[in-house]
Amino acid sequence: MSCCAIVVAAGSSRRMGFDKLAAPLSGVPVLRRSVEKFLASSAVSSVVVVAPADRFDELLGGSFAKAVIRVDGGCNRQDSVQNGLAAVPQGTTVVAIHDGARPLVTVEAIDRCIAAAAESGAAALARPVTETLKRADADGLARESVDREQLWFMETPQCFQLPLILRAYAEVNQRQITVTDEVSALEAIGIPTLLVDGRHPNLKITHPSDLALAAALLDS
Ligand SMILES: Nc1ccn([C@@H]2O[C@H](COP(=O)(O)OP(=O)(O)OP(=O)(O)O)[C@@H](O)[C@H]2O)c(=O)n1
Ligand SMILES: C[C@](O)(CO)[C@H](O)COP(=O)(O)O
Repeated sequence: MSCCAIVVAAGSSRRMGFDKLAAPLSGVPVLRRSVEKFLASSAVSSVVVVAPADRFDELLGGSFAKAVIRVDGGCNRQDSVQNGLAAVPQGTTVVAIHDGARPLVTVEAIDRCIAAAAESGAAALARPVTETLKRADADGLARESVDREQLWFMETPQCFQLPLILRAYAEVNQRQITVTDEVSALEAIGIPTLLVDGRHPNLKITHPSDLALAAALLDS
């Protein structure tokens, strides 16, 4: 098994208001923390970082113990992911696709997810929903409860045997489907993905308050 991690980091941080990937988290930029987790994983042979050159140079400058490739991003996350897929090294059999904005992921969870995908074809970090869910109308009035049994919050990495994810995105592109994660692409070809409980906070840095929460979790 040869696994390449694809870290997508070409977004515009609109909801944050400034470059969230450059934001320091206990002194280390968010993106560097994310990439370093995959460099530390013994299951990962190479890393593709999907990011603008200036962001890459500023946040990840220096030498690496593994092959690290940079490619430009696309107009949306799924385009960036596909740019990353197009750049994986020859011989890659499994890819681990991760949001650069998720710096708290653990190497242990990464390794469990990659191993599960190597065996079953598709696996993704997620966490079971533990709160009560409501569907509200446009005015914010709760109208109905949503059964939370068997519901999960999707995280990353999302890991796949390479031919599977390539076939999934070919279908997505052919049918012009918009997806917000790779598991949705697998659904487009009727392939289920094993959900792997990461067992550790793995929040996506999205809004300013997420930085303070992530820092507190780091220090806990
Ligand atoms: N065109 C895009 C959009 C997003 N991403 C990456 O996908 C991850 C998850 O996306 P999100 O949290 O939505 O980041 P942004 O798109 O930057 O956030 P916003 O929607 O607030 O602009 C991030 O690491 C982001 O950099 C990307 O590589 N290319
Ligand atoms: C991929 C993801 O992090 C899984 O929850 C999420 O779909 C990314 O959504 P975003 O709107 O691109 O942040």
